[in-house]
Amino acid sequence: MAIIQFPKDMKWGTATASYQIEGAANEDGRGPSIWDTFSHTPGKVKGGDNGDIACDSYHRYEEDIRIMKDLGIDYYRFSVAWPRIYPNGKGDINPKGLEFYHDFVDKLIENGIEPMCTLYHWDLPQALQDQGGWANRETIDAFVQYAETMFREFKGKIKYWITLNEPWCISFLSNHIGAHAPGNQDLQLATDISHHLLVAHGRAVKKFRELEIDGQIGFAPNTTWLDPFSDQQEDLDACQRDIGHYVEWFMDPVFKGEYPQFMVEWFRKKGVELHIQSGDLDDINQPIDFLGINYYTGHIARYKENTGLFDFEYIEMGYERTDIDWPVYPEGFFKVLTHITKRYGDVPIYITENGACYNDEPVNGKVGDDRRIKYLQQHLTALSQAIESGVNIKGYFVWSLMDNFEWAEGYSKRFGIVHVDYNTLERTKKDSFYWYKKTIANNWFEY
Ligand SMILES: N=NNCCOCCOc1ccc(-c2cn(C[C@@H]3NC[C@@H](O)[C@H]3O)nn2)cc1
Repeated sequence: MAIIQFPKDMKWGTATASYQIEGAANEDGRGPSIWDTFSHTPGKVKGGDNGDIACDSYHRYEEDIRIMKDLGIDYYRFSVAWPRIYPNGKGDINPKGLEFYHDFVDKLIENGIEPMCTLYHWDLPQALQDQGGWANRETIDAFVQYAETMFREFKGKIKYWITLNEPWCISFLSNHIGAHAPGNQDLQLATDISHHLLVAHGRAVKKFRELEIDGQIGFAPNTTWLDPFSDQQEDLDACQRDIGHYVEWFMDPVFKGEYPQFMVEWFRKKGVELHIQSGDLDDINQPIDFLGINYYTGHIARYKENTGLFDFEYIEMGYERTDIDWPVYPEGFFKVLTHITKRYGDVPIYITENGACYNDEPVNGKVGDDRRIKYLQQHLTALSQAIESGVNIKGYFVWSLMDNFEWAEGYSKRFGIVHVDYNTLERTKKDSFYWYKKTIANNWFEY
């Protein structure tokens, strides 16, 4: 057995998102989002599930905060539902929406928990989608207006801000693959959206600086890692293209002020062009205070001609898989973190999401999710290796505090360290909750 020890200033937390936990979809002036529309469209979400009730955290947040307090976390990463603040995406502000988040944030702070706020975690006001959504550059202006309202309202309360969660999911998963809202399948559209998202991020950062907000701001891309099946250059190149789709495509413009040329040329071969307007890259290339990194899984892959977007195929290597069928690949966590630090330098990093889907159910009031504990041990060990290798890790947040609406998978996939009974909404702390609580208290674990 070994002791895996973390830096004394390590911050521990958990993460959730508004549409996945709040419910109260039609309450207190909230306007519809694209996920209300998508989840109520037959065939889009497994089981016909939707976020109308979810975990009912809109009404049960005081209980949720008591659970967080018991867990002993330093930070809680949540997202604000844009349609609660601006029901139509812009224009009139909904005072009850601001009131809810003030009450929530005040309760977090009263309990010694630092709020980390994600401004956009996928629930775009439907009214903006009706005008083209992120494909329409006017949505950039609406996002900056929304961000400014939140910065001014919560100045002094919220000190950690994330502009966008997983821009790859917002753009390519939702508008090229089409698995998430609004469900388009158009690579040029998705590419245009990815650029508009980065411009929106950069302009929100500029606004944050102009307002001289006391705090820090960043964004939270999702990452993956592919290791080559062989040492053939074609296998390595294929892996680097898929990694580049998640990492370099979004991080190069922010940290370097330009898109990765190898990706731009690959997209050009697919007939896709970037539509960059004057000033866009300068807006995107605003210094940020921290980088959020979301990591779940990685793969072994090899070149395969005319296959998918990047000419590769995954190779089944017999790795354990979670209940969402993702390989357990902690090596990829270490590799993507060291890759990012090597490419972008000593940027402070919060792991804003890492966790596993295991659908264990309560038995006599207990949930024996040993597989999740093992996943966390493996990935925190990889994280410790990355820290030892010089990666500037500031904190780690488990995805997720509680089971919740897992997008197109609905409620069929459970990522929480707290079980939620969706019939009664009863919360049950899983064995992983108690393991994580001890790890937080000790700042080390034995493995
Ligand atoms: N890549 N090509 N796929 C080919 C076809 O895939 C179809 C589906 O694809 C994906 C890919 C990635 C995800 C995903 C989910 N989470 C977990 C959430 N993170 C933010 C938070 O809200 C969590 O709920 N992270 N990533 C889902 C579906």
